[in-house]
Amino acid sequence: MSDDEPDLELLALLQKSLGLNGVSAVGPAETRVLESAEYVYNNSIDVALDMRGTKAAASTIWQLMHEKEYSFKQWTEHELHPKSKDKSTVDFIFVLDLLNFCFWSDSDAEQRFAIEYKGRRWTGYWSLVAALQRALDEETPIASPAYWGSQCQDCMKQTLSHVFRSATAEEIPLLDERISCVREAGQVLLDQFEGTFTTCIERAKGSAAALVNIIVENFPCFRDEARFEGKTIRFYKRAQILVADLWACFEGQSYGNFHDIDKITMFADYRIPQMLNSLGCLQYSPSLDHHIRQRKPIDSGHSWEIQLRGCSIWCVELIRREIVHHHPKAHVNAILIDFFLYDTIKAQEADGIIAIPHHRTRSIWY
Ligand SMILES: Nc1nc2c(c(CN[C@H]3C=C[C@H](O)[C@@H]3O)cn2[C@@H]2O[C@H](COP(=O)(O)O)[C@@H](O)[C@H]2O)c(=O)[nH]1
Repeated sequence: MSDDEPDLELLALLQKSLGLNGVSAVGPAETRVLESAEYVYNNSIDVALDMRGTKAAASTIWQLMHEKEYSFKQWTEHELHPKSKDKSTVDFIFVLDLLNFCFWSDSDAEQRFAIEYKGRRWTGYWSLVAALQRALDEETPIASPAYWGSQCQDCMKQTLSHVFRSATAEEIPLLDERISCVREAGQVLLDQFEGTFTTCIERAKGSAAALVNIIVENFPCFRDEARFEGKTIRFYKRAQILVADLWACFEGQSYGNFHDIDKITMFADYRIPQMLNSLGCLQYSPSLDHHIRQRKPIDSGHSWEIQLRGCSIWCVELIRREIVHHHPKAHVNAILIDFFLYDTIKAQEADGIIAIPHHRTRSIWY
């Protein structure tokens, strides 16, 4: 912890003792993710932004989003996403984004981990949604923290192995880590939040940033941070996409009603950097470019990984500013740009269009 950084653990303890759990004791809550992203961008040497490419991409993205009338409504339109707008859907979204990480495989399309559901094989993020929906259809209460808390370690391993049983010989990546995440989160929800994530939402008092802070302060498996050039870099990818999925699913109402939703940044995963690179926004140094094209792994916490993630967040922020500058009345935020880019690259992948592979880091963070 460097001198200029407040001790978040101590601050969290103080806030908890004052009953200000996760809600900033003074002034509006901030996640400090964008500040981290700008710092990474200003100190990156292997990843750079191409300003002409970024401006051109902003124009293209806006045009396509406008033509498609892209909004948070697309979230519910996805075949596998939950349709009911109630507490059970909050619990579903919590377990979804608790486990929303690391689906990439080095196996080919036929051999890679896949979930069979509704007569189709689902891979990647959609394999997770399919597995959870299939579990609910089979009456396994996979979204219930009380159920997780009642399971011993071995029972939980058996349950999740069954929930994530693959249609191929390859199992879901990081299964043991996923079991640990469920057990840890279940314990925290039961001990501190009356066994339901809706208590966290209530304590955030309508602030998306406060809810992100409550999540990362109380659930270590969401605390997506790294050290880079002497500073703590905050990405908070799953905490932010959890808040964004609530906002999109509930269309800004009820459990998705946040007055500061535009403080949420792009979600630093492995897909959006790939898309930004193929759009000519993100440029890699020759050694990094070669490494990624060779499909070689990059360790979690490696400088290259932090530069890829931080510069991607900053790039989407510049795209957002460019769009809002030319279309002041447009309701576009980093979430919708991000969702649009993810859906677009998945559609391109389905059509066999991929310029350069995505980077390969195995971690629970994204
Ligand atoms: N930045 C960003 N990352 C996203 C998503 C989503 C899905 N969001 C849905 C909800 C609304 C949107 O409209 C999407 O339909 C998954 N991921 C991440 O990607 C990786 C999975 O990739 P692949 O293995 O190819 O499926 C993995 O790290 C996963 O966490 C997103 O939206 N943004």
